[in-house]
Amino acid sequence: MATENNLEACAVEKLATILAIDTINPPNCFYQIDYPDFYFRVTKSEHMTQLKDKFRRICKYHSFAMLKENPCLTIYKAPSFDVRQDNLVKEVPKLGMEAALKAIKEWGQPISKITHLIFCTSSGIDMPSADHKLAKLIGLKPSVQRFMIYNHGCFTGATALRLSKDLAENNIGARVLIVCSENMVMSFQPPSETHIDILIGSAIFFDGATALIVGANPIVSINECPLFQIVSAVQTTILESDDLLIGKIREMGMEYYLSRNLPKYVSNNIKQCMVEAFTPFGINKWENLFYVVHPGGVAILNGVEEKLGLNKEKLRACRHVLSEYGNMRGPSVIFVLDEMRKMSVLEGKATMGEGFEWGVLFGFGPGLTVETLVLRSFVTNSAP
Ligand SMILES: CC(C)(COP(=O)(O)OP(=O)(O)OC[C@H]1O[C@@H](n2cnc3c(N)ncnc32)[C@H](O)[C@@H]1OP(=O)(O)O)[C@@H](O)C(=O)NCCC(=O)NCCSC(=O)CC(=O)O
Repeated sequence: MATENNLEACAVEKLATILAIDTINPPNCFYQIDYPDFYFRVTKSEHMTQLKDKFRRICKYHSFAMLKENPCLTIYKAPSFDVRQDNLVKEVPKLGMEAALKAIKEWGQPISKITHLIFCTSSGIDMPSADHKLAKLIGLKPSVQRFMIYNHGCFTGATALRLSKDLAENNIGARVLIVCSENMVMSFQPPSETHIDILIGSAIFFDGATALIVGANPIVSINECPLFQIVSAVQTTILESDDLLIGKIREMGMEYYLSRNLPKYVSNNIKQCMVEAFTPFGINKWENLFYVVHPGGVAILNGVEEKLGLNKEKLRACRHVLSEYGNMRGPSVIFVLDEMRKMSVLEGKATMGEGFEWGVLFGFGPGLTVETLVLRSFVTNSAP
């Protein structure tokens, strides 16, 4: 007869588990110190000296050869949707492909074992959709069950993990490939005195892609390496916050607005999300957890740190990703997860979660939407 512990062990084994993570950035790279000169020069905005000074203060970094060929991209509100869209429908699946092939290599299993694909992007829209293009690029079998998540903004990395949990736990033998790929061509705008949000976005948004493999019951005999279990995953919509983060697809590309109140709304709701996520597991000591928080901007990370009373070390991986790669929307939080597990291995920590067993992953985005995932880390010697 099964004991309670055995039952718990069985239940735990059946939980969706992250089996591989990889990340990629396009080859173009700017040091943030050089970016203000570049940004104001290519957009022929050098006369806006005050705005440039302000940008320098915010900026801590893009390169677009296409800017020279397409001057419409450097004129505020100029119709430029087709140019942007034509670029994105090619580039977004390509960058996603690079991340996917790296993750599949780390997983070490034949590509034919992938049963499901979830593709997320807020960069361009097309039919057939980007998941279809990626499936062809990497040679997924035609029976793979595909899901496309367009235009959810920054919380999609976490949404894809939530969806993969359902798929992995309810389809025997499922191996889900998640790909998040973002390219800021749709959001690139020249500076505008009347639309300061553009200045903020230009300082923090950057391109990147990530890929993960998720499945339940990892098969150790074929060298599948469990990294993190997805114990629970919930989405919360914050009431009366619809106007805080807006991205409208227009002839000019994405016309976006980032409210100054956004960081405050996130931090004011974070404690409640923590309580709801961890109470079922009897966990209320938040300093004994690892943190994978969407690095939306310094103000967002500072607010979360303060409201949860965390020490400076807790958001180290989030701050590292923000300073090295910026806010890449959906991929950002997966970059943080990858950074944290690599740092943990390098520093000889007992688990992939900086030595802690339990942790939280937060995605934030338009709505205002918060994705809260409770994760459980495996020990570092289970790493590849
Ligand atoms: C932009 C920052 C990095 C700047 O931080 P700093 O510490 O350098 O400086 P700071 O906060 O004093 O701001 C510098 C200058 O920018 C101005 N400023 C700041 N935020 C602003 C906003 N939302 N709109 C207009 N102006 C703004 C300040 O008033 C100040 O102006 P002055 O110098 O004139 O006094 C930070 O404020 C931040 O992290 N903000 C949140 C960014 C955000 O919205 N992220 C979510 C992205 S969307 C996302 O992640 C999800 C999604 O897209 O789906």
